[in-house]
Amino acid sequence: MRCYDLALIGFGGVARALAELIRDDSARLEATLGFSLRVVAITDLNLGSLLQPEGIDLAEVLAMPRGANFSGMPGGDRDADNERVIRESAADIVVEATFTNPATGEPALSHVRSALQSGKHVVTTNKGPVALAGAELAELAGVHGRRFEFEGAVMSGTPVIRFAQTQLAGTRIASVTGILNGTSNYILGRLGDGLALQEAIGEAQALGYAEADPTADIGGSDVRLKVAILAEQVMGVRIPVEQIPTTGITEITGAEVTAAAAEGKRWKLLGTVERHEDGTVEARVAPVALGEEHPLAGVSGATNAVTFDTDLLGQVTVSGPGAGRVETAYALLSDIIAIDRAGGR
Ligand SMILES: NC(=O)C1=CN([C@@H]2O[C@H](COP(=O)(O)OP(=O)(O)OC[C@H]3O[C@@H](n4cnc5c(N)ncnc54)[C@H](O)[C@@H]3O)[C@@H](O)[C@H]2O)C=CC1
Ligand SMILES: N[C@@H](CC=O)C(=O)O
Repeated sequence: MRCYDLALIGFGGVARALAELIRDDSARLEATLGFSLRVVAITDLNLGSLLQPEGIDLAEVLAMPRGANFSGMPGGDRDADNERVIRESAADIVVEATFTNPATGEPALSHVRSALQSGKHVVTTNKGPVALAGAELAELAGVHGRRFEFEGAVMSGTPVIRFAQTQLAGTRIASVTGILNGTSNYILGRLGDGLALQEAIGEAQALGYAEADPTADIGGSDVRLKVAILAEQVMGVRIPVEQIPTTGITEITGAEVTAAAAEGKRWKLLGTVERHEDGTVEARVAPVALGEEHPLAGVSGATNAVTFDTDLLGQVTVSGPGAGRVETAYALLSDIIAIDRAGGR
């Protein structure tokens, strides 16, 4: 049976959910997918580095108490020496799941470059490298004969990027518009339930939806990255993120959400990319009060949805989880499956 060795860079909610899946469900995964997964390295700011080429006992690391770190374990170190681990571990696939940095993409961007340069495939849920340097990284992967996969960068585990690239490949897509941030959609709903903004943010954090800095969610910069990714990956147009006008939901009050509902409207934070008839492409992020008849008006909680306006099919809408630890871990698994189906190692 094929076995892929993984190095996990960042061991927070999403990477832990992937580790739990491997710990708990490997027999089913092996039977259905035809390959097994083994974690041989982990690094995290809070835990340090752990390199065990024969395979890490995931039950042991997942049970480590809060505040513990890898020093004292065989192959363990107090420092998160990401670069060394990426280059020196014998991993086939580097799983990049550190914080998204919407301004520079770093340090994740460097992690991805190092991994590809050292001959490893990369799967990531980190939006920064994909939005800011997607084309460069895809080229680098090609040069090294490796794959750079990032399905979870948009709509978490809901397969939207690969769906558009494969299933809509023969259509012309005139626009893409969607609810692309689970946290802000969840918060808008909770404001309508009477919660204060800070309480709603706290809930979204506890549920694993929010970014490490939730201002990226409510301020719109997270959606802006996703819009840039969809523009490039689905419509073939690179739009620098700083050129995408962006307004978040910070100015929307609970009273406004309630007043809109009384008129049959729902506030939604929408990300849009549109190709105009003259060929120019425009992107934006802004809250919109949608009428009840709009297909995206009923999308609630951390659910996301995106509508592709195509020439041959008309509107095609994909809806599903837009955030969540387990849901996003599934995106990483789907990327690993894509690597395997493309020939693996
Ligand atoms: N949670 C979700 O629903 C989704 C998350 N994502 C993205 O996935 C990534 C991971 O998300 P979560 O696991 O929820 O975040 P998290 O905040 O729970 O975990 C991130 C982990 O990375 C570690 N880390 C940060 N910088 C590091 C560095 N320089 N070196 C080593 N470790 C570092 C942190 O200590 C933390 O444990 C983020 O980029 C996020 O934007 C994408 C889609 C959905
Ligand atoms: N914080 C993001 C997570 C996924 O990208 C969100 O809430 O959508």
